[in-house]
Amino acid sequence: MHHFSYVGNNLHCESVDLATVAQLYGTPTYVYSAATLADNYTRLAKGLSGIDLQICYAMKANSNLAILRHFANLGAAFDLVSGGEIRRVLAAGADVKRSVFAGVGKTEPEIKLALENEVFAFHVESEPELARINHVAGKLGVKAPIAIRINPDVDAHTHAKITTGKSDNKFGIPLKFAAAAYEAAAKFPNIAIKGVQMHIGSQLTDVNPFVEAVSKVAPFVAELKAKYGITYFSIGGGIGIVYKDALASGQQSWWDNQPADKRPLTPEVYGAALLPLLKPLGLKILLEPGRNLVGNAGVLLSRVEYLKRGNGRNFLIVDAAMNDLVRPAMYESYHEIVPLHRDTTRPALVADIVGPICESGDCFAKERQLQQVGEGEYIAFMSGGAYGYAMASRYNTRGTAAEVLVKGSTFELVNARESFETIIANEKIPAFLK
Ligand SMILES: Cc1ncc(COP(=O)(O)O)c(C=O)c1O
Ligand SMILES: N[C@@H](CCCC[NH3+])C(=O)O
Repeated sequence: MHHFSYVGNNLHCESVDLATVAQLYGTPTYVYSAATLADNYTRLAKGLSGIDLQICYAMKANSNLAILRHFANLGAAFDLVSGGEIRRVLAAGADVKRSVFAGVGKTEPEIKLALENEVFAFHVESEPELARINHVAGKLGVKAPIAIRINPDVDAHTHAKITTGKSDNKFGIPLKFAAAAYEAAAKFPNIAIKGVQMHIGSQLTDVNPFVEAVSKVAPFVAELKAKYGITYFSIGGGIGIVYKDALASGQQSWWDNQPADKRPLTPEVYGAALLPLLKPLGLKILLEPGRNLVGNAGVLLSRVEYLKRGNGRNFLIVDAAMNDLVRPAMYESYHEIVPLHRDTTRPALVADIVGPICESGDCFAKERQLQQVGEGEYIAFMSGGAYGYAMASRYNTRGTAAEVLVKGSTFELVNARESFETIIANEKIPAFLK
């Protein structure tokens, strides 16, 4: 359920007409719905009610400070992956004490920053990392709380570039070596064993890989509880969202009327399948959802620049590009594309929807059908709240998109566009070239 829909023929986010936002702030601009963010959070929490649950929002999906503040207000902690993300949590006025720090390449300064801010735990991905954390904790005179990330070698049935829980992925420690890793951890004087973690991949639309992974790891989790008194089990993130028919999925009735095999993986289905496996463990359960909380809460607004008629092909050239939303270029992913002003009397247009960047890969959709739209009109890329702005670059010396948060009938700019002038101003020509 999300809060984007046509009111009359104009696309709204909550009670705000998106054309107003596009006119005021220009394009490309990301727009997020505060109500959708809150609904997603509470729906997931409800889906897993009845256990001691800690939701650590995987902020890599969208780390805008306003969104972090919003989730912190709702009671969320965070799944962090860099020193920059620790700083962001602090800048959002939230604390790091209930948050976890993941990633295969944690540097010494990052470990120090996490310890100084009393991170809930490090999610350790290798034995050399354990040694480094032990070393930094010793210098600070503290004990570092840790959980080891287990790689359960389960196929998440998702895009190859976003699967993480197979033995050929760089993440975690294989289950068969995990007992030895915990034994090693127990010997380090400045390490405190607190829990165990796993994460099998992103954009999962089927609950079975989650069930398989939790079932596979659960006996080991029980052993760790008996041996080291661990207090929590983090089952990671990865719950998928609807990308096709994203707009329709905001209507509860449409959602309910889909045949069971077409319905997306909902928090209710996820909870119902996993609770029976998790409850008997008698541990705090951490979730690390990213996309599921923010994906359908955001859209990217863009302006049509040209309709170019090619040889047997049309190209709709818009002012957003792969530097703003890289997912289609990177994972061949689908985003629904809709006009801000709907006009059912116009004929359909079939076109490749492309950005201005000098790469053939700068293409959002091939031979997509939408209504005829012309220069100066606006379109929206749906389901852009996750891994949209967060993955933006400055390729082709393009400024970045602006970000706007809507709440009811109000909206505010939560990140100003970085202009190409600013990008250039940060660079300098060294004296030895002058
Ligand atoms: C360790 C970890 N936790 C959580 C997530 C969040 O994933 P998602 O956005 O699919 O929920 C990721 C990214 O896939 C991750 O690597
Ligand atoms: N960035 C990816 C997912 C990777 C998840 C991060 N571990 C996406 O857009 O879909």
